[in-house]
Amino acid sequence: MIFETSTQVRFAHVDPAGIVFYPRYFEMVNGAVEDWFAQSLGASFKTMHIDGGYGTPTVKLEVTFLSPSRLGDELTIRITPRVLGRTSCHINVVFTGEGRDRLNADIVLVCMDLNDHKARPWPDFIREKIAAQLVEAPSQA
Ligand SMILES: CC(C)(COP(=O)(O)OP(=O)(O)OC[C@H]1O[C@@H](n2cnc3c(N)ncnc32)[C@H](O)[C@@H]1OP(=O)(O)O)[C@@H](O)C(=O)NCCC(=O)NCCSC(=O)c1ccc(O)cc1
Repeated sequence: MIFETSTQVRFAHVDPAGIVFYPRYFEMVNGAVEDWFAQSLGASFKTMHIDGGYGTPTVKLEVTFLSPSRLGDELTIRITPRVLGRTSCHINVVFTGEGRDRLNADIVLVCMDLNDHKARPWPDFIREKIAAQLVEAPSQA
């Protein structure tokens, strides 16, 4: 299952060239992951970090920037979970606007215990939700 959310390119996102300054995309990616957890996995970041004592740091982030985004653009962000490990989860994130892909990111998140900062297995209720949403990556051949 593909989770979908959206964002708008705001004044603070763009550089003097008029296009999104790439670090701002990383914040948008994190915002989309936050929406995915809250709206689709049943665990807001407040529930996870403050109440549950676990975080979801990114350990790998591979991004291809496909076309620029400009002030005022409405972007659709799609998250597809690809692989669920014991403590990790591989997701694919695509930003699209007006039928044009802007960014494609392959990301590995890890469930981490905030007390000892070590990886720990996903809580069962999150694991079950992610497992039900997994979509195999298309074959490269
Ligand atoms: C997350 C870690 C504590 C995990 O370390 P360990 O406890 O030693 O665990 P491991 O090394 O065994 O790795 C755990 C899993 O991650 C996987 N892993 C670790 N590194 C990688 C890479 N590079 N690629 C793929 N998979 C990886 C590993 O295979 C394990 O997978 P499972 O088999 O599914 O269990 C440690 O890797 C770490 O601290 N890394 C730095 C993380 C970091 O600083 N990231 C940038 C900032 S985090 C951030 O911005 C953020 C965003 C959003 C938030 O909500 C919170 C934080």
